Amino acid sequence: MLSDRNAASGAESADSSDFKLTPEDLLRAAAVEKRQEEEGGSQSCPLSASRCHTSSFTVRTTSREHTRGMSAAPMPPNILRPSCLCSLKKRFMDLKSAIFTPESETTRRMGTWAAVRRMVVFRSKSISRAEISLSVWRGRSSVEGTPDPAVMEQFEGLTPAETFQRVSASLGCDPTSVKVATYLDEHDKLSHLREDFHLPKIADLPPSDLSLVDGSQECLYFVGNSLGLQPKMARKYLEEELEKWAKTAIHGHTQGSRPWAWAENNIEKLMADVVGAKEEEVALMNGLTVNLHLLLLAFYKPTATRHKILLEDKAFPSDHYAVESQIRLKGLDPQESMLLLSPRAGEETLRTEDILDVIQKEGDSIAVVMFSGVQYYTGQLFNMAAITEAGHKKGCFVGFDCAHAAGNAELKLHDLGVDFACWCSYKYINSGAGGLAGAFVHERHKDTVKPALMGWWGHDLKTRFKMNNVMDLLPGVNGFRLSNQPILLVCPLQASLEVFSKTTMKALRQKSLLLTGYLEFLICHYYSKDPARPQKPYVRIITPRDPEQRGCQLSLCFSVHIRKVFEELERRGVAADMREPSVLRVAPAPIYNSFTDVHRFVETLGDALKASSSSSSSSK
Ligand SMILES: Cc1ncc(COP(=O)(O)O)c(C=O)c1O
Ligand SMILES: Nc1ccccc1C(=O)C[C@H](N)C(=O)O
Repeated sequence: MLSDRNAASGAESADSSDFKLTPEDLLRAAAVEKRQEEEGGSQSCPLSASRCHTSSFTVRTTSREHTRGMSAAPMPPNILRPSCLCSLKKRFMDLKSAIFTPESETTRRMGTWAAVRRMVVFRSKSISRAEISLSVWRGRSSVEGTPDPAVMEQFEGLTPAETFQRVSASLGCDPTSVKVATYLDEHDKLSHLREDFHLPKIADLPPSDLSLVDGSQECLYFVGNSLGLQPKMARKYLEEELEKWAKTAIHGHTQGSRPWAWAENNIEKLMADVVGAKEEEVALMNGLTVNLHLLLLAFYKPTATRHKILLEDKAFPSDHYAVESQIRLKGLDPQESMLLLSPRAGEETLRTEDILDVIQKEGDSIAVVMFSGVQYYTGQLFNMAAITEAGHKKGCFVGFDCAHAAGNAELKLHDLGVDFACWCSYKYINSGAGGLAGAFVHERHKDTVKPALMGWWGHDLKTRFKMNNVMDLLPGVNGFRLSNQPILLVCPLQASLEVFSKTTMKALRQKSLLLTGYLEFLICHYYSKDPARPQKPYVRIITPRDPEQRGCQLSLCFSVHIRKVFEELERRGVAADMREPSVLRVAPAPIYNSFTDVHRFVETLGDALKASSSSSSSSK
């Protein structure tokens, strides 16, 4: 909170400050803010009464610099007040709580103002700088009726359904009314993050039928589980590097704000925050399947008695093939060494008790337990804590493919003691198709688990260029790096991770529970099976109904032909995806989807079901 009280306490710490904003930094920030303000002025955000524009800039850091002079820097109007600077400085010293939200009565009354929302310190070998986001909030004061985000706190502890009932009661409308969605959007503290992404217009999506829907509307994008949206800063960062390449060529390796030779190191802390890891436990490199292979090569060391890999029977095909081929590579037979776990007959998802039971019974012969964090088909979020604990009790390594969990669920890879994990970044982490993937190795293995394959990028940077062919392997996951990373993949990933860094996975998850709960609530309300109306098309949700056992995705089956439903949705501007044999996956991503999106989707689903039911034939 930025308040006069904070300003006072910030002033107390001025003498011991360790960083400095230069006048140029402030002027640069002012220029960026002004430009964003002008650009933003033409885009109205219909659902949010308060508007927030954010920009990042770099602040040089110097140790033990006296900062009294800071407030004497030329202060652009409405940008950073001295009290803000003091708070900012204080925050810089206390990096664990790097977010503060401008919600105090004092600041709301101020109208236009700016504050530091998020600071991230990059601590790579050669860089010492702080990335600071400024947010300019434009809001009417609460006296004029701006919804107070704190209002949502009264709903804490309620189930999503109870929340919708309460909200509708307070608004005097039905829980299914669009007014509820509007209200939830207005009180969504994260709604401003949507503005950091390009949302395609319906007219631009190839399957849209403009005789059915207004093409100028934003599409209903629910397929962040396959490919996330483009962060707006991606283009700028890419252009910066293309420009640098054009102008300075080879010097780009070491120069500029994003030196190519270690650019990915600068964003690994941000990625580590998203997956609940320490910075040194995360490497950004390769693609997901490549990383899975590299990790299995290091962790899967079968012996005569302990040679199995436990995984889901319906794991994502690439994972299945990776495991199968790793087993073969060791001269073993997948029939013997691949332990596949299926749901009980008639059930769609695995029961935690059954997973734990298999680990308990078969654990002595299992070398590696390899699950997904969130199952791509059913949307089931596995109990990673229980699986990890059970695997460890039996002496197995435990790894997770977090492709559908990273940026979706609140992961705690480090705290859970997961041995290794990998994930891609193009789904919920919005880095663009084929984006740079992530790999995690727990720090306790940093000196014991070595990569089976080595490359020069796993060599300590300090001596890497001595070229003496004597490997000085970096500890832990850092030693798994093989090649220098493609800067053109780092740029969009940085753009997205900076959006994540404006909030926390905890806050995103909190919104997600409500958002997906809203989708479930409306689907059940409108499209449940009704024995009294056997002709009515209905929807069945195969994703676990327990919110703790799912991320944001719901997987839907239909009483009518699923492909027809899918096509009718696409014609109406919905981007979702169909997975063989019989589900439609709908994934409201809390970072950019709104409650109004969900409401529009459920309405559109009604139209699609109606259009499909004429030619219906059961999909299940
Ligand atoms: C769970 C899961 N594993 C593996 C993959 C394969 O990823 P990649 O093609 O990036 O290696 C995907 C997505 O394509 C996935 O969803
Ligand atoms: N990268 C892709 C390229 C083409 C088609 C699909 C993908 C996916 O990522 C699919 C995703 N893994 C899924 O869960 O279905």
